[in-house]
Amino acid sequence: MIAPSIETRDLTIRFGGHAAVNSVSCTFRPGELTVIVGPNGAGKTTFFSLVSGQLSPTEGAILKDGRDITQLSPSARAKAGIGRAFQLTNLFPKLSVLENVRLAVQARHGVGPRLFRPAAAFSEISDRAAEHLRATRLEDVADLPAAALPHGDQRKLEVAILLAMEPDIFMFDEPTAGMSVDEAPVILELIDEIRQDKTKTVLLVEHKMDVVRALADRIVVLHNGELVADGPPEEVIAMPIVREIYLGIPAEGGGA
Ligand SMILES: Nc1ncnc2c1ncn2[C@@H]1O[C@H](COP(=O)(O)OP(=O)(O)OP(=O)(O)O)[C@@H](O)[C@H]1O
Repeated sequence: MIAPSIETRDLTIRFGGHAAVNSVSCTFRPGELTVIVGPNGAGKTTFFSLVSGQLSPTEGAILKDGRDITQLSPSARAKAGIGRAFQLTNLFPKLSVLENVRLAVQARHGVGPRLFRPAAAFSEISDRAAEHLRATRLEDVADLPAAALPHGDQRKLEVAILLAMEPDIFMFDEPTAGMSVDEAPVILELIDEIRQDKTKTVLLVEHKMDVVRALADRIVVLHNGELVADGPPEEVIAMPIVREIYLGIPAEGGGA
């Protein structure tokens, strides 16, 4: 079996006395798209923040490719290949769409050995940025300031920035939230493309069941901070506990 790219061991965070994520042990592997589901307040976003480093656990550990990264800062984790799409918080609003993506490409590749041939480096960076804009269908708005984009295009820009950072772990938190019906497919197709790259691990928090069904190789269910189910989509969706707590369908037979 392929070695896990991300592993959490007894991952726990308490706010006051409340465990928002409670002893979650889970492994994620390259070539696999896992959707994390659960009711509001289940701990999904908190779990993401623990993995990407915005929050530090009260207990437990996070490993990337077998290395303990629990103490690493968010930026060190990003350098280590953990890429999280942030809901609009890492855009430079006054810079153009293209500049936003160029900066991400530059941050990923640095200047390094190219320092002495800036013209070549410049065009290479621009080419890559243009490629990410094409992939996210943002070429036509490349020269607009990020702040001028409608919400759906800003969300696409986040994805373009994430692509530019070339992570090996992609984390998306409700990537199509607030998008119109004709905008969402572009993002979902892109996520599907990333999923097909067997070197990438994709984690997705999603509420919409049609999206979950379309993309998930595996579903992890969180409830009250605990991992209550983990498996192939059809199996997990059929589990009575999942139908009850996530879909709101009472378990048959008058049981719990
Ligand atoms: N910084 C914080 N301080 C205190 N409590 C927090 C903090 N962040 C999250 N929580 C609590 O932790 C629990 C899990 O929240 P979280 O946002 O991770 O849930 P979620 O599954 O992502 O929910 P949603 O689907 O609504 O986004 C909630 O009870 C929330 O109130």
